[in-house]
Amino acid sequence: MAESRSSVGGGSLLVAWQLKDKNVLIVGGGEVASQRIESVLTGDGLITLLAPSKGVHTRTKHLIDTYPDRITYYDRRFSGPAELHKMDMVLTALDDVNRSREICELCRKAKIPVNAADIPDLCDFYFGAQVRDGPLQIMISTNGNGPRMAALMKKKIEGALSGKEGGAIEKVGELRAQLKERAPGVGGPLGRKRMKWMSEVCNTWDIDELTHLDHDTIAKLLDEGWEKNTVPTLDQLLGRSKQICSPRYPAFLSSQWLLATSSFALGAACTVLVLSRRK
Ligand SMILES: C[C@@]1(CC(=O)O)C2=NC(=C\c3[nH]c(c(CCC(=O)O)c3CC(=O)O)Cc3[nH]c(c(CC(=O)O)c3CCC(=O)O)/C=C3\N/C(=C\2)[C@@H](CCC(=O)O)[C@]3(C)CC(=O)O)/[C@H]1CCC(=O)O
Ligand SMILES: NC(=O)c1ccc[n+]([C@@H]2O[C@H](COP(=O)([O-])OP(=O)(O)OC[C@H]3O[C@@H](n4cnc5c(N)ncnc54)[C@H](O)[C@@H]3O)[C@@H](O)[C@H]2O)c1
Repeated sequence: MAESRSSVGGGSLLVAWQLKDKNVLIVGGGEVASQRIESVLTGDGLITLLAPSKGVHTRTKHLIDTYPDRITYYDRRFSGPAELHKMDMVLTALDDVNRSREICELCRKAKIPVNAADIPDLCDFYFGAQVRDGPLQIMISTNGNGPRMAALMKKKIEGALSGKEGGAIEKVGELRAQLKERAPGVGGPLGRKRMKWMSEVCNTWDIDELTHLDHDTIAKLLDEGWEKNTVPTLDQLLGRSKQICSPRYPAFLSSQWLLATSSFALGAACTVLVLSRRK
């Protein structure tokens, strides 16, 4: 990271908003609304959607049809402050800036957090580009400087991941849940011991190894590790030696040795050939 750039101030508070079963009003049914719907569904929110059917995008229509239990759709325009009743969050995705402004002002009066696509100065929060792999969510924000750049950064981050991270994190979640059953409670010496042990498991096991944490391996790790106050490696836990493939022939017959010697022989033969032609 560049030394000259301050990391204090001038950014946003990035949080993982717990939206499960909260009421979210989305006004507008175009393509941007469809992206908002997908984001809210990711967080298990309950959606009320207001948009005249003639402006509803096919993606939005598909979501309305697929998630009738999560989306209540009304084929009409936003009618006034009564629409905000019991709403925990409001998102506008309209082709009408003045209407968006009005809705945002009503939300502010009612102290409901609001995002207006396209009008940053009215937003209580911005959306970001997102990388998702099961429980792993990475949000990228350029804080309004360059939304397209956020989308490009997403591609870079996706390229740097192996695709196994989400699965590994899921297994860690299962291990933590079972550890908490054995060692319940919040805080105190037991809490500290639990946190230290969990951190050590995550530091010691790599992503690939963590994906091996099935039901039996978790039970074994808790018996042999947690109960004995140690963190065995996966190999130790499964009774495997570090060197998984024991060599069945002498070292000088290994593939690297054969490759090196054959390359040397080929080089020497070529040199002899070239020198003999020059004579
Ligand atoms: C990240 C993403 C998330 C999402 O919307 O879900 C997102 N915009 C995305 C795409 C995108 N949006 C636009 C383009 C055209 C190219 C360009 O302008 O770059 C592209 C590119 C494309 O479509 O690929 C046009 C645009 N966007 C805003 C304005 C108004 C303005 O800037 O004044 C204008 C019109 C500008 C003008 O008139 O010139 C404003 C906002 N857009 C934000 C989020 C918030 C800031 C986030 C941040 O800075 O990080 C903020 C402030 C409010 C908000 O909407 O929450 C999503 C990519 C997701 C993905 O691909 O994964
Ligand atoms: N991520 C971003 O920030 C981003 C990216 C691209 C575009 N935008 C902007 O977001 C806005 C929406 O984009 P879009 O492509 O979805 O537009 P769109 O024109 O396809 O959709 C607008 C929707 O709003 C509905 N609508 C209009 N007035 C309404 C009202 N009073 N009540 C209820 N519904 C109403 C229309 O029927 C339509 O469904 C545009 O202003 C666009 O410039 C934002």
